[in-house]
Amino acid sequence: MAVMAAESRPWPAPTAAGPISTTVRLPGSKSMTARALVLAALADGPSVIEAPLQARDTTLMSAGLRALGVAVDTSADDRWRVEPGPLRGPATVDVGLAGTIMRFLPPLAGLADGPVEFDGDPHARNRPLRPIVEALRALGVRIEAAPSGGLPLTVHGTGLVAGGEAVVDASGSSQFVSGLLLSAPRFAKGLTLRHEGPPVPSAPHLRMTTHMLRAAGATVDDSVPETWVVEPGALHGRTWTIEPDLSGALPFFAAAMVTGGTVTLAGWPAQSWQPVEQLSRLLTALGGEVTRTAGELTVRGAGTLRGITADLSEVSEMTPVIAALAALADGPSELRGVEHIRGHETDRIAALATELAKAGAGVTEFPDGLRIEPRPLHATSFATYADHRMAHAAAVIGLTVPGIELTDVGCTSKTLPEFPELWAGLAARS
Ligand SMILES: O=C(O)C1=C[C@@H](OP(=O)(O)O)[C@@H](O)[C@H](O)C1
Ligand SMILES: C=C(OP(=O)(O)O)C(=O)O
Repeated sequence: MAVMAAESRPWPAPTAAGPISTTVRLPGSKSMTARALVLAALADGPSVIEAPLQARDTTLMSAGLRALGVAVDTSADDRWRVEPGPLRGPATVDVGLAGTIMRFLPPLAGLADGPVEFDGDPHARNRPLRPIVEALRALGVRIEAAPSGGLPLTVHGTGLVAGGEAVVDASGSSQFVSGLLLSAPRFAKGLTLRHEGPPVPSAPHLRMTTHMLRAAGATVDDSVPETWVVEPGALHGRTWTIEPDLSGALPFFAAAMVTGGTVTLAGWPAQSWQPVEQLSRLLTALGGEVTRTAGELTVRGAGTLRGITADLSEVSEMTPVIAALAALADGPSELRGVEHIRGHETDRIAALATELAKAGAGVTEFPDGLRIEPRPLHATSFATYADHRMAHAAAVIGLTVPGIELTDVGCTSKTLPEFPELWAGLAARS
């Protein structure tokens, strides 16, 4: 599997001949796999991760943990084994372009006995990191960071993090909070973390963090808004079963929406820690029908899409594909509340504004989102900016607009290396 950022791979998006109706099986959630790996690495015994995501972000996370002394056996595709060991430096961690690695591993590196260097893809150096670095410093960790406050950085681990109280402005990314909370049970005094600043995005990802911490045996109090208290204590090894990735499934559901077909995601759990309610509401507002039956999540498209006005802050990583649907709707849409996605894999607001306009849509850019006026779309070279979800957006538009060529489909390896083949197979089901 390619872990290096793959070479640019131009790709003509396949068009659909008619409604796409099929069932898809997709790999595990990136976010759950990342959390399971970190919690397993910090546990007091071995863990098993069933149905993990095998993609660049999680492969690099495994490699980073191995460099720190954790035995991560990924040889069996759907059953990884993690055997924690004393965390050690010196070590080097390649974060790729993964927010989860650059925000989840520095707190853990503070617990290592020696220096741990972090760097990643060129654009990773532009992603915000300062708030978590400053919070870690306040908790007793010595860190040398670039003048920007971010990568490249070195965490000078001493084997012990004092912990205690810290304040963070997590308006730029919920991952600042998640990263600190995940390692906090192992801090000598635990952690009392308070957010100060504009609202924290991606609330469902914070709930996933506190849920998984508790499942590993941690005591977490999140009853006071914007404050999290994690008691010091052991984390236990366990078996984690990873849910299929809902954000990764979105382009496949979108295929049903734009072609008037039906796409079913197999293996969907009865109770999920991903934002399935929020996604259902959005797709329903756009004109789709979402149903859940035992073990399945199904989206049915009506063939026409309605424009929407929506605050996407809770599901911000879904913005590119929702924007693609908006560009194909029968009326204008306004997608707001996602200023922080300018710090995602690329500045997603600027990238979407440029590429959707190139394809013929009317687009107005706001600091925190986009207004999209659908117009007849046409063939174009759609730049993907090393961003998997820009590639997904282009592929969705390409189903109904002939001649959409992605400048690079290789970037989909971040979360789904098999995307090009799965997508071609999907289009062939029309
Ligand atoms: O914790 C996580 O696993 C994630 C949190 C979110 O980050 P932001 O809060 O930075 O958007 C999300 O967009 C990202 O894809 C994954
Ligand atoms: C924002 C995303 O990723 P990351 O975990 O790298 O922040 C994403 O996957 O859309």
